[in-house]
Amino acid sequence: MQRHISVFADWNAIPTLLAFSDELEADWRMPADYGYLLRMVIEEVATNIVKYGYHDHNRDQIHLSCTYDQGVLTITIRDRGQPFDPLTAPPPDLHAAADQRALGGLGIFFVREYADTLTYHHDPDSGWNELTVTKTMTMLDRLRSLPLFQAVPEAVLSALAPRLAECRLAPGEVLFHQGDTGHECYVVLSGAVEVITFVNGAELRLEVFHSGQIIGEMSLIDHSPRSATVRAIEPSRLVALNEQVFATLIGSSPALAMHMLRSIVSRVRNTNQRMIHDLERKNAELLTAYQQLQAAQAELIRYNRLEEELDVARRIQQSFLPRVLPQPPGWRIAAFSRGAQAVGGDFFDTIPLPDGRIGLIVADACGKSVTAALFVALSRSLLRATSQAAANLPHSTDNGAALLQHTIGLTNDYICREHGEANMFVTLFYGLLDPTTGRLLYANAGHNPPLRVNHDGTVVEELSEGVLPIGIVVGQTYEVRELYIAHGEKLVAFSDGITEAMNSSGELFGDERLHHVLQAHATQTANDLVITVVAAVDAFAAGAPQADDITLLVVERLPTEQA
Ligand SMILES: Nc1ncnc2c1ncn2[C@@H]1O[C@@H]2COP(=O)(O)O[C@H]2[C@H]1O
Repeated sequence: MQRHISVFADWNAIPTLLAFSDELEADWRMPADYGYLLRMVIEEVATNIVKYGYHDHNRDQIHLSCTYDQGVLTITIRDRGQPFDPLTAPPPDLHAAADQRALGGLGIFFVREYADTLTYHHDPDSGWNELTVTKTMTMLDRLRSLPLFQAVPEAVLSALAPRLAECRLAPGEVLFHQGDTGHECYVVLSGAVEVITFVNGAELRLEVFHSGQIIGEMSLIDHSPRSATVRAIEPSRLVALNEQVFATLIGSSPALAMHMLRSIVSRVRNTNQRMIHDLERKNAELLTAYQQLQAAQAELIRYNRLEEELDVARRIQQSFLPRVLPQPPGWRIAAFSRGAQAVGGDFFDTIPLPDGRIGLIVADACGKSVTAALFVALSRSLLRATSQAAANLPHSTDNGAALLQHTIGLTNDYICREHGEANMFVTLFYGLLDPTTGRLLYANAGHNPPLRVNHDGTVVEELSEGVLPIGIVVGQTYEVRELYIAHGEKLVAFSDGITEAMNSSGELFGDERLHHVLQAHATQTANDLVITVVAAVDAFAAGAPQADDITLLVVERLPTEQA
């Protein structure tokens, strides 16, 4: 510990320096006789400097610095006044009458008597005077200065003190380990030591002991091994008391015994409190953990139930897809649909009509999962029902366009009117194929344009995208277009999940790659081509999660020689 003050060397300096010394005494908790020495140095040395050190024109500063470390007080006073070596001052004539004595001599005499060392140095070049006074505590001084020993009779303390040894610890140094046999207890003179124990291999600090506290007394009292490890956390000095000294001290001072009892009782109370607190905290943690477990279990049950329900929904949805696709002579039809989630919003359908024509549907309901799936069920049923009803109309046999318009129009109006609030819509490609002629009438309600691919795999036509999806505007009309699929050609209808499939770099599969695959596998049958395209999309995504449902329908008209 070190402090410093500089003051102007006039009479105001003395009270300022004395106030500084009071502050130090309190802050450093110095024994009273150290404070006394400091005050004496200020009163005698500083007063001499103010009084005799200067002619009024050259007054300067007085610098006082003090260090107090490991029981040694060092006081240094520096000034640039007249040199005055207190060591050369003649001793006062203690027998002379008070009015005959030289002024100031007595105070300096006491300082010299009281201090352990006193050195003076004058530097003629710079003019600095430096007086250093030190005082080192004896063991007796130190014990006396501790409140713990205040009630121990002076005779006992003086008899014991010279037999006591001091031990020093560097920070981190262990005084003793838990489990050691203990023959001594210790009084902390300066610094700080911690008491630690181990819980599940981890250190737990029980207490920190400072100057004036006694440690390691438990083993002396009950002769059991050390209950904890003691380790220094600062440079520390301790005095060791063996069993005999400890017994003498306790025997000589009921107040000391009571003090120790009090500290042990308070330790028991603290331990109880801590145990209760720990138990309460652990109980609360257990309760919270139990509640979280219950909530997680409930969630798991709910999740499993949902999974089961979703599985049922998935199976129902799969059952909506035609199990066997119509294969009219000279034609091959193949399709595939895979949801991104358990249930999806894409679907395809093939509807054989009584006159031999076949309705071909690829659709994509907006949204995903259960909402989309419910909408798929509704749209698909409506399209099936209206298609079959329209096909039975007398005029419909020769008028495919009317059938298509009627079917899509009715479905659209029904969804708009009955489910408008759901804000759902479905993109739909609906083709009506006459397998005998290869004529395809179709309407497209906002779906990806299907592709007409010739025998060498070239995309020769992108079918019209058409107008709005169904479910948006009541009364919307859907234009019906016509094309012929020649021998060796294919019609490829698909959902945007194919072209918008994404790899982990965020790249899309895209139209170009699809066209390329179709071309590269021009000779494949409808069925193989479906498998090839899906495999190409999966290879491109390379494990990136499927973001959207994918659906593909390939209608192939066999070359004449095979038809
Ligand atoms: N819970 C505690 N709180 C404070 N000090 C303790 C505690 N437990 C042990 N000690 C002190 O740590 C010392 C370890 O050695 P002893 O058992 O001899 O004596 C012990 C006491 O002085």
